[in-house]
Amino acid sequence: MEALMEKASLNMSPEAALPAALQQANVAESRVSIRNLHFYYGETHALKDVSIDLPDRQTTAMIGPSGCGKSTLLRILNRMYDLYPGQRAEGEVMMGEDNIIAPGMDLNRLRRRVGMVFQKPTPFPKSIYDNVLFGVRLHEKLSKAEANERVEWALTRAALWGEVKDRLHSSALGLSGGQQQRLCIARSIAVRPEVLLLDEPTSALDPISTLKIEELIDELKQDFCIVIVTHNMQQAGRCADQVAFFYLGELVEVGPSSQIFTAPRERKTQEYITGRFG
Ligand SMILES: Nc1ncnc2c1ncn2[C@@H]1O[C@H](COP(=O)(O)OP(=O)(O)OP(=O)(O)O)[C@@H](O)[C@H]1O
Repeated sequence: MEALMEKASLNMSPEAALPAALQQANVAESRVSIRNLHFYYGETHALKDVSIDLPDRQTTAMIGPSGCGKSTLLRILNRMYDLYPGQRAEGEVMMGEDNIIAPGMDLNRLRRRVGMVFQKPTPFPKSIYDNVLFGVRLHEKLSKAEANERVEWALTRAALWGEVKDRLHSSALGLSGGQQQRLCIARSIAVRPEVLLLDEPTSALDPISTLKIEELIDELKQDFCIVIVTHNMQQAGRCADQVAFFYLGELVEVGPSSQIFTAPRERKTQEYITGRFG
């Protein structure tokens, strides 16, 4: 299912009044502005009145206990829910001039603007080279030289070029788990998206591969708006500029990482980050 969703992801106003939870000290320009967002899986009201800005060239970490709606929010940002009948979003998710959850949104265009990387690496059973170009070929016609250049660029940005440059035409399935995940990041950024979504990208990886991905996130945020879902508080502390804490489908608190981890405003946030539940 994740491979299917990844393929789909590659195939890739007027401001409402801000609610109290949205008190960000952030001054960076927002790449995505979410206002009064609700999401339903049939009868289940999974996200309730969420408003948050996702700044450009920064990393936002979504944290919170299982089932609080973190992954749901990521899946809204590339309209993956469109693949499933009975799931619907209400509210406003502005990316530039576009409300991306509006019915007329061009999904191919959206999926070029938003890349997604899943929990488990999902390389396709193709060469490393063809994996990197998979999404690009859906959207662009490149000459051989341009394609080679794009592959080198994406693999370099994903900190994988040095390890694979001599075996670009070998199967991606022969790579280690950590390398496969960096390949999936290369595949996502190869289409040059504006936003990069990472859904627990290191939870299936060993500590060294995890560290590499975290360093990579730090590098990549110079070029993208990054949103990461993580259960790992240390990881959120290391990677994120901004942290958003969700509980039972509501955004309880959002703020700079340093503030959330040292002086959260809400008791629930304090209890979660100190491991009292979750
Ligand atoms: N396909 C689905 N059908 C019905 N309900 C769903 C579906 N997917 C998620 N939900 C419900 O929506 C809510 C939010 O789920 P979501 O997966 O976004 O949580 P999460 O915070 O990402 O959890 P986790 O950390 O365990 O991945 C939960 O109550 C969950 O049971």
